[in-house]
Amino acid sequence: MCPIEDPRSAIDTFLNRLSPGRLLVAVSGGSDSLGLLTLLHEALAAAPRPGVTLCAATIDHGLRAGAAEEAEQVGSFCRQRDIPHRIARWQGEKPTTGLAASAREARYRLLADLAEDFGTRRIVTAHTLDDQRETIAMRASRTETGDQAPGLSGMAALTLYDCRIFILRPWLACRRQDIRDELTRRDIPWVDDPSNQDLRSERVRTRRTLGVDHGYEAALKTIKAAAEGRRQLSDAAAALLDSRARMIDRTVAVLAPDIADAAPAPLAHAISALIMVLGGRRHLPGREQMDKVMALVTGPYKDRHPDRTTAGRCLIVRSAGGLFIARECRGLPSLRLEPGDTAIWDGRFRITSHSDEPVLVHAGRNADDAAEYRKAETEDLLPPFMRRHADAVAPRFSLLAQPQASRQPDLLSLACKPELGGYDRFLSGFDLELANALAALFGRDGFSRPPV
Ligand SMILES: Nc1ncnc2c1ncn2[C@@H]1O[C@H](COP(=O)(O)OP(=O)(O)OP(=O)(O)O)[C@@H](O)[C@H]1O
Repeated sequence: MCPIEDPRSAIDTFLNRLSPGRLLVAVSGGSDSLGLLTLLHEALAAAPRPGVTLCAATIDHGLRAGAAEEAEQVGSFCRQRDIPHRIARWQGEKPTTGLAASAREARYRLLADLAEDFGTRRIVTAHTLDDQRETIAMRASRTETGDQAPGLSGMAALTLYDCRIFILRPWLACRRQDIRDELTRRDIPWVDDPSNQDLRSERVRTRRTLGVDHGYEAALKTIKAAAEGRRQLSDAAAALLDSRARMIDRTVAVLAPDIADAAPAPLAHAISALIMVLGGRRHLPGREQMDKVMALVTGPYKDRHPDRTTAGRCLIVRSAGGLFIARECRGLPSLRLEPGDTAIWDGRFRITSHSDEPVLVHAGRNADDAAEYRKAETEDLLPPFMRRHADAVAPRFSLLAQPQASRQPDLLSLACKPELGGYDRFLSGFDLELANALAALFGRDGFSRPPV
């Protein structure tokens, strides 16, 4: 069995590993995060770590009466302890569907911005083993998301958010009740968010089903085994990409013809990562889609008539030259950029306009690009079927910036940097090697381990 960690020892272990610098504690005012701030503050008062200091932030989602007041309460809690604290409010229109996901996205964005204001790249959250169990139970019940076995490892103790901020979770092996006991012993009250009772929320229903009394040790054991499995799978997928994949023009991935002989699980993981990035999505393709793709990859090969399929906005073609994966040629968006603007086109390219007038970015081809593209064709880089999808598959040849005042498309005023899908947004510590293999393939800077 895996031992449940005591919250105070977990904090000491965490602090002992930490390099100097500031930590931003994300405090909602609920028991877990208030407990985290309290125990971090106490541990540092008892045994200061050179250069390690705390600051705190609270996000007011503006979704219920009383939230602003609760944020202020956290503020005064911090003032009493001389901990700098900031509140940020989620402004603007709130969506009617997917509110929880949008609130989460906004929360991380605001927390990351506050961290930068505080001059730190590290945020600590109070996710517990209870949260972890719920997350895993929800993922397990959702077969269509594509979170297969890897998802069952749950949240990572370390995530890189938006390529800029590290999110640290020191309490993933601690129980919520033990944290509450610490607060009760100190007579510190916490806020119980009423939405934690709302049975319309999947998490609340899952919490009720799981209960609180038993199963923690077994759950922790399963989670640790799954986490190790996920890291290994991810590393093996990275090794496959390093040795067997190449890119044409950062937009078509080609896997070596004998790739089908590779171990199926890492192969499927490597291919699904490529599909996510090339298709401009933030999540891996679903299980059914991957079953279809793997049937194409490992099934019998019919010479002269390359097999093909689609998944996650990608076209996947199997031909004598190997397995080709690229964005499908449909639903390609147009994007208007003001001078100096940066925006993400099609989920795939972060584009900066250096033009001094507004430009329209769209897929298409001009004469020079066509000539270059023909060169690529004569070199027979792409299977014939894929050549017809040139507008989508080869943006270097086809992504145009058209100045509003001119009819002449101009390719040179754009700077394009490939996006790496979910890896750029929420890169889990399990996937660091895989994300680096993708970065290398796409000609991007890699991701480094944080100075935790
Ligand atoms: N309003 C908030 N302001 C500041 N920090 C918050 C806020 N809400 C949550 N957090 C931080 O995030 C942690 C997890 O909170 P919670 O479990 O409610 O979020 P979640 O949505 O389930 O998790 P995740 O954000 O990873 O999906 C909290 O312990 C706290 O550290």
